Amino acid sequence: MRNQLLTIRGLRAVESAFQAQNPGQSLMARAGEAAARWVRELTGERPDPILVLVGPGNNGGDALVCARELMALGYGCVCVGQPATEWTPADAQAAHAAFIAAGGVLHPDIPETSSYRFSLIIDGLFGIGLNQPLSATYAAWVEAANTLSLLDDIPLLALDIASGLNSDTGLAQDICVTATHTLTFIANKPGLLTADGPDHSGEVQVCDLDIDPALLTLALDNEAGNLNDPNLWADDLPQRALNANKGDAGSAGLLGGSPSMTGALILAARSALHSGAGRVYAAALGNAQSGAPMLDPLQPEIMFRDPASLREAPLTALGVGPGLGRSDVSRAVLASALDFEGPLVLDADALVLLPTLLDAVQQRHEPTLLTPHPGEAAALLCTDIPSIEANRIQAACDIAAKYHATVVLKGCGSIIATPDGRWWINTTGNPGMATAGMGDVLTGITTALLAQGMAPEQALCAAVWLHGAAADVCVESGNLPKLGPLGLTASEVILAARTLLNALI
Ligand SMILES: NC(=O)C1=CN([C@@H]2O[C@H](COP(=O)(O)OP(=O)(O)OC[C@H]3O[C@@H](n4cnc5c(N)ncnc54)[C@H](O)[C@@H]3O)[C@@H](O)[C@H]2O)[C@@H](O)CC1
Ligand SMILES: Nc1ncnc2c1ncn2[C@@H]1O[C@H](COP(=O)(O)OP(=O)(O)O)[C@@H](O)[C@H]1O
Ligand SMILES: [K+]
Repeated sequence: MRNQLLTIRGLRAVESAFQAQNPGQSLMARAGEAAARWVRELTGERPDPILVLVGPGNNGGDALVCARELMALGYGCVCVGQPATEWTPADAQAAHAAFIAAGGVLHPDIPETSSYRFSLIIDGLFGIGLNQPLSATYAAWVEAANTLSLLDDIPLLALDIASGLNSDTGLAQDICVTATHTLTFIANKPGLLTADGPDHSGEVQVCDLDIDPALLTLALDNEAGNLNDPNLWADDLPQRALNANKGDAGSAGLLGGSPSMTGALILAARSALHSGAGRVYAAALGNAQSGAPMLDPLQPEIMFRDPASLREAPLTALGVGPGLGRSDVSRAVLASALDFEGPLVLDADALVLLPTLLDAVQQRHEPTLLTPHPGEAAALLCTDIPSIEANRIQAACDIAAKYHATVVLKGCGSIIATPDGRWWINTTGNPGMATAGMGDVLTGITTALLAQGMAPEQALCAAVWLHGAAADVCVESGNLPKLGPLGLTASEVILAARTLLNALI
């Protein structure tokens, strides 16, 4: 599968370039035929009729080509949609005409289901052209399709993208197809992979329609991102020479852990230790009287310092934020950390305080990495969470540009972005990670990889992938007892991430 993710503008650019190079060739024919092959793979030679929902544009055209192919193979298809009009796009008009000529019938509404037992539903209502809320009729069809799929346990296949889902942002309308499978055309799309996308797309297959890969590079600047994939960074992971000593593996510093939140700091420090840092130093705000730890009894390898002396350690990367708090002291500690002459990871409360230190962070000469969840992202951009979630890629790129930093916007389908507008979507991870302490583990992994010399972009992509993949291993059934999603702990993810990291080097 190609790793490129194209926005709607990027896809339209590729389509135009294809048409210019191949006049008269129909991508719709390729899409519809591919969809029919895919239906056959999924159903085998099942005789039960297939319900095909046909929309007013080219997505509907794809569905009609698919239905015609299936009918020619003896499948019963019950197609539901409006007849073509003069406003129907030309390719789709041709698909309507060919469908009717082949004896197809377009029903104005979904027939009484008591007279049918459908084996499968095809959603060809809307694709990348969706640009308004579903009107009442389409909304009713979508709800009926979702209900049938759920109650009768039959596949609901979305052509290109589930109708009601935004291909760029992954935001689902209130009524949106919940597909069991999506066959997406030309290239994968960000909206399938982030925000509501994974919940509505099911299993995704990309069908490139045999388009010359060179055409994909014509996607406009910043209209293409990539999947975060180990191929991008596995070669850059830290290696140990036979003659290595701990000094070669870098020193990670972690700073945070105000009195009521020392656990966050300890999780980050343990995570850095298990991700290969040669030495790990941790500094908690407060003092012994206020309960600041001077030892982690379960991980005595971690060296505790007070915040003022942490920088005397030979740190090669510093992570600030887990449990930092938002007091004046927290802000002062953060302000002084911004002088750190090495890669700096900022997380949690450090991110909430950062807008008050904008100049200082912008003026840093060494790499800065930010790891916000949507709430922290809203603080960084001085906006609210719905505005962040409305366009997660844009939000991640805006934060990267504003703070001159490499950023991960966490959540389902985490977005990694760089200040020059490049972006990746991470697909590892699962909802078992929605539990306190998980973000601290990511801070620890990232800081450790930086401490061992990885470049910021590669370190962040690797850390985000490992963090999610570790959680995935924990919830997979396999031979091991399942550790989640319910009750998965951040501490368990630390250990699983170590195993994966060592499997990749
Ligand atoms: N153009 C191409 O080269 C290809 C397009 N293909 C298919 O074409 C799709 C895009 O086709 P279109 O651009 O025609 O768009 P859609 O078929 O996604 O949408 C149809 C039209 O309906 C209107 N519309 C949008 N939302 C609506 C709503 N809620 N209620 C009522 N009307 C609404 C819009 O004006 C839109 O143009 C792709 O997703 C893909 O399935 C494929 O055939 C592959 C190649
Ligand atoms: N539904 C989900 N799917 C995938 N990853 C998730 C999901 N929910 C949370 N995560 C991941 O779990 C981590 C939670 O981090 P964060 O919200 O900072 O937690 P905390 O501050 O409690 O440590 C992030 O890396 C996030 O991407
Ligand atoms: K669709």
